Amino acid sequence: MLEERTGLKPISEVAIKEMQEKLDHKCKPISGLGKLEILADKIAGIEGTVDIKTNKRRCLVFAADHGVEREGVSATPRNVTYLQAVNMMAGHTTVAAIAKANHCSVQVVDIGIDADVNDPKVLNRKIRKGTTDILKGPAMTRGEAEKAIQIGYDVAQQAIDEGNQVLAIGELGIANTTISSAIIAVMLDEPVSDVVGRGSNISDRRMQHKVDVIEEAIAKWQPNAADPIDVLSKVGGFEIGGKVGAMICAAENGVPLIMDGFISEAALTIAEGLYPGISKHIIASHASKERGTQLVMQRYGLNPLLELNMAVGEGSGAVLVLSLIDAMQSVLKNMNTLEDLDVIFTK
Ligand SMILES: O=C(O)c1ccc[n+]([C@@H]2O[C@H](COP(=O)([O-])O)[C@@H](O)[C@H]2O)c1
Ligand SMILES: Cc1cc2nc[nH]c2cc1C
Repeated sequence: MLEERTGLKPISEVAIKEMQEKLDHKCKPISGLGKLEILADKIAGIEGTVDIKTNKRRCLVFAADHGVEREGVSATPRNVTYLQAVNMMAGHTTVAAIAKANHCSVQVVDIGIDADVNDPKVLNRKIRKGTTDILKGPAMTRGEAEKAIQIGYDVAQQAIDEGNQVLAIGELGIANTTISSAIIAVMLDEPVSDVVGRGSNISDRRMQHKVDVIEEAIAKWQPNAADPIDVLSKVGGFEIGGKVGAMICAAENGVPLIMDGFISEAALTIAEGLYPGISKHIIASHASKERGTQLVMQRYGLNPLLELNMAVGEGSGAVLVLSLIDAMQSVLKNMNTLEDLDVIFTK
């Protein structure tokens, strides 16, 4: 499936330049809107036009369970993945609440929840009920890893076909900060202890155990960083594959995709391995509290818009950025120019 891809839509340097010129003429100091200007430039480059379209948006939340949860690496019980998936579609989770404030639809995709999900609002794309415990075997087969990417791609394509102009991605998956740490450590060739964080709030003792589990799994299965599908299959998760597919689809379609926190960062390392430079198509929303965040951002030249010390996941940070995009649309529509006011700068 990956061999059939048509390639990412090129970033339009012309549209970026036009957007920056437009912003430079607005009645404000040059670059006065800082990172917000870079955000508008980036969207223009991705969409290939200065007339950016961002009104209709959807957050895709990939939900799956993890065998490694059985190793005691999380503070949170396994069934929270299932409970929050249903709760999310009922509108009551963090991402559901923030998405509502930002006029964004939310779609939970069951790509591997360890439960029979009998909620018709949750999209059923289950591969199986959770991955294999990475201390006992590779997380999934290579075929399952490719299937997860294909599912994410297809769900994103459907969202785009339904008219969504911006995508956000989030996830649910108890213990997925463990596998995200494993992926990031392998893909960036960094020590596990420099990447691992507290996830959904673990103690110092459990944090050391989390490091030990990841190091043991990497030593056992020897995931090959030069082969990102190998890494995803040996120490990954279904929801991470889904996110990778959504990233590829958005980048091919010229649709801006806003990534969320640490789990999206792990997906990005896989997507970058498959398509070097895909980060140019992706908006980094916030700097997750997890330790490896800065390593990922630096590696791909990303600069997250928000620093809020958040560690919820779900896509909560990604949908917050929609309010910044709306602010920039209002700037573009309502502000007049330096020329209108006869202001001339002498530097
Ligand atoms: O996205 C993040 O940066 C993030 C950081 C910490 C926790 N989470 C969320 O919490 C869950 C994973 O935490 P844990 O401790 O079970 O690995 C999972 O459902 C994530 O959505 C997410
Ligand atoms: C309550 C709760 C909600 C979550 N959403 C994503 N991960 C989560 C972890 C917990 C513990």
